[in-house]
Amino acid sequence: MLKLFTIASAIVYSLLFTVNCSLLICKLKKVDTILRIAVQKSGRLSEDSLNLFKECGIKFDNGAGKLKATSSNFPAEFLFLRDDDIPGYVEDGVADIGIVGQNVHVESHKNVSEVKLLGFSKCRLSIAIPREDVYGGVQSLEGKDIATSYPIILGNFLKEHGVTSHIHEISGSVEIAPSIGLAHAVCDIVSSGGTLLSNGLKEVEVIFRSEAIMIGCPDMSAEKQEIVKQILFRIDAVQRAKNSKYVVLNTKNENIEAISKLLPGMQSPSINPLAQSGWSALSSVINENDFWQNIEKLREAGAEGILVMPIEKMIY
Ligand SMILES: Nc1ncnc2c1ncn2[C@@H]1O[C@H](COP(=O)(O)OP(=O)(O)OP(=O)(O)O)[C@@H](O)[C@H]1O
Ligand SMILES: O=P(O)(O)OC[C@H]1O[C@H](OP(=O)(O)OP(=O)(O)O)[C@H](O)[C@@H]1O
Ligand SMILES: [Mg+2]
Repeated sequence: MLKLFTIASAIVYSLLFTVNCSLLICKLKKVDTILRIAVQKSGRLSEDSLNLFKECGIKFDNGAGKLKATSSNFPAEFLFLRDDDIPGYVEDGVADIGIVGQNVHVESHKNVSEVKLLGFSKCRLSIAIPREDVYGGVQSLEGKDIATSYPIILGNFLKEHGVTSHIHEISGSVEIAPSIGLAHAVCDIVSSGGTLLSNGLKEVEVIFRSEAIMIGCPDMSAEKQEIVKQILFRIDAVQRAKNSKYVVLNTKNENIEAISKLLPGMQSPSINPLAQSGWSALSSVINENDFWQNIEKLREAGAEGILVMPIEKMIY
């Protein structure tokens, strides 16, 4: 009897153990299928990075002071970090993907993959000198002191030109360096040029052009790669829509052929008869630049009552 009881208990225990193990594996698998996305906490990249995911229909709460947020409708978790730390986190796999400027990506020298250029936070990395100084080309920087937060990119540029300068690495407010006697020149980010101007500097060499880039961990699981694919699909649909407009116009039926040639659309324009006989409404999708270039031709071809509307998503 005791033997039977012992055998029965052993079976129950092993069953419980198996169930527990399966539950643990499921839990681990679930964790593994949540993509960790690193974005800048606050700064020049933050708003556009967050909007990118929101426009893709990915919902999350990034309330003040929050450093982590889980999406309520997509298998993703957001980490809000200093931009300089993002490449390292992505290389280590702490985050699966991240958004940084190409300047930070190249400067960081981390082993990450370049997933997609995103088209925002466009800027350049330039060398600037005091406005009153005469610039004699890259060679005139020989032996000079240059302050920068980008010693690797600057070092590579100088090396390519066979110039040896003294690079002083500082982490911010670089443009102040010449006026306090720290350096003869600076190498920093320029966009409008306003910061250089208000610090008495002039831009003399553009050494690097940058925009936001999505970087990824090189050894991501197949499940996570699939989630990244879904995000890229959505980003493409949103970006394509941003460059396009939905156009509706009225015209006499005899003009339809000529106008259709000016509005090729995704396949061809749709044509609907109007209540007024002999007239139709044509609707089509057109690249915004093409629209402005063709507007006069459209009017000459007999287009009237032209409406231009934004498109939210565009999927082929
Ligand atoms: N004036 C600008 N116009 C457009 N893009 C910019 C501009 N300044 C910086 N950027 C881009 O945005 C990125 C982040 O810039 P930001 O000034 O927010 O960085 P940061 O001060 O180093 O932020 P953090 O506190 O996260 O370290 C830069 O690495 C660059 O790619
Ligand atoms: O050419 P501009 O349009 O003036 O932009 C250039 C400035 O923008 C960035 O600084 P930011 O204003 O982001 O401040 P930060 O130095 O605190 O990063 C960058 O470091 C430059 O200083
Ligand atoms: Mg930074």
